[in-house]
Amino acid sequence: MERSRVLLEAARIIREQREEIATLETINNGKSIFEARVDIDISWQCLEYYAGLAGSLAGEHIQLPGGSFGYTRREPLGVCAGIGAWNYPFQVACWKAAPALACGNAMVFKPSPFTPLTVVRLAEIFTEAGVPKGLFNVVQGGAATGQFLCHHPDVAKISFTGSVPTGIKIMGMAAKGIKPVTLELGGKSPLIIFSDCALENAVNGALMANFLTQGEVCCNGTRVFVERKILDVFTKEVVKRTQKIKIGDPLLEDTRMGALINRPHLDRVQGFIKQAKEQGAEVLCGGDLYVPDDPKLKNGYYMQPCVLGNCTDDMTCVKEEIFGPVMSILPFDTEEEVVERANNTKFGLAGGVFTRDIQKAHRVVAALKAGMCFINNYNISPVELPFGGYKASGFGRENGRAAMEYYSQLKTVCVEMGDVESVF
Ligand SMILES: NC(=O)C1=CN([C@@H]2O[C@H](COP(=O)(O)OP(=O)(O)OC[C@H]3O[C@@H](n4cnc5c(N)ncnc54)[C@H](O)[C@@H]3O)[C@@H](O)[C@H]2O)C=CC1
Repeated sequence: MERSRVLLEAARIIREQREEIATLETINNGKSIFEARVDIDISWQCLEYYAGLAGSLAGEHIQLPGGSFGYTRREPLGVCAGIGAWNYPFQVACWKAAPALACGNAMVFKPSPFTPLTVVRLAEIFTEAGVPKGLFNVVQGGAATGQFLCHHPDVAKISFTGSVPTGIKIMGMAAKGIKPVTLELGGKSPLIIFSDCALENAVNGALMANFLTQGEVCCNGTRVFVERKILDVFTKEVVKRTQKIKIGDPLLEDTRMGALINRPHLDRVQGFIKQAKEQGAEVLCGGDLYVPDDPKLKNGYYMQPCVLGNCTDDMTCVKEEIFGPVMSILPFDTEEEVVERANNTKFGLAGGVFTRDIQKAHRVVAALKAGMCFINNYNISPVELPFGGYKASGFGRENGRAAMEYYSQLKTVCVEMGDVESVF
């Protein structure tokens, strides 16, 4: 309950300073202030949720013959290392810190060197809220600092969010110390639109699945499979809506798409579009750099959100994670076919289906090999629901009750109520 009170106080301070933290996050990452506010809301909700669970940590009591019994205790792991990505800096730190602290651990958090700011604010807030000194720590740095944390003998667990290649290295380092890891890696998730969907919701869902945070979202539904019967009407509407997205200064109220994280990443995303064209995809809209009218923004890393048509499953833009505002549209004819194609990927983070047929919706998500599935919506992140991947998208879960298991360990105590019967 003591941990719970401190987490609730931290949540209260974040709510109170919402605007200031959201502004800092926009400066940190380049996403629109509109979205940064949503991230900050999800962050304090996460602290409140784990505050609620902190007092519920408990074991089991198991009866044994002759009045003997056993019981289990949920104990903290110790010092947990959190290594974060640059796309959701404050939120990722809260998703890791809240369950870690609720379970009684300490955390050393390393943000991405591209977004060092807001997690420092989080550490200050924790201190103001009454978190004991040294329990939540921030270290800045890049790969070398991350490696140091993973190898450190006092670190008991590593929770990582980032790319698959780094995830592989983290798991290798953790293996040397037999440390548990949670890996939240990339994705190339399918979004399946059946012809019996509510079209406007499906269009909204496809935009939500692709263009939040400039498309730099691990669970994005970037392979949009559309039943051929509605391909034209769906595509037309998606293109129309995509062209209306307001790009520009992320601190302006009406901006809905800010700047990508850095120049190399922007170049990389542009490279994927160029390659898509070479491989036969058609750019239906966007894809070019965007230069805002405001002269002070002319060197910003802005681009126009892009919709690709005429895509096939073997194209690089359909197989690889682009991590930018690029949607690929792929027609399909039957449920059986689309499920097979949707699962034909090394990733398995998320998936979505739009249909009014409830049996079909449940049947399809049951068949999807992905950790986070949506029916008739996409990319909402209620903290009550566990989140994490299958296959190369990683393992372990963040959020929900499930995360408590990944930040605690089980001790079993066996209690003898009779005499010891020795076999010797
Ligand atoms: N699943 C997700 O939420 C995210 C996925 N990504 C993917 O990763 C790609 C590159 O983004 P980056 O930020 O460069 O990801 P990254 O995987 O290189 O970096 C993520 C974090 O790991 C740290 N790190 C890097 N190398 C390390 C090492 N050897 N040992 C320990 N820590 C290390 C970084 O400093 C950063 O804090 C993106 O294009 C995207 O595909 C990026 C951000 C989030």
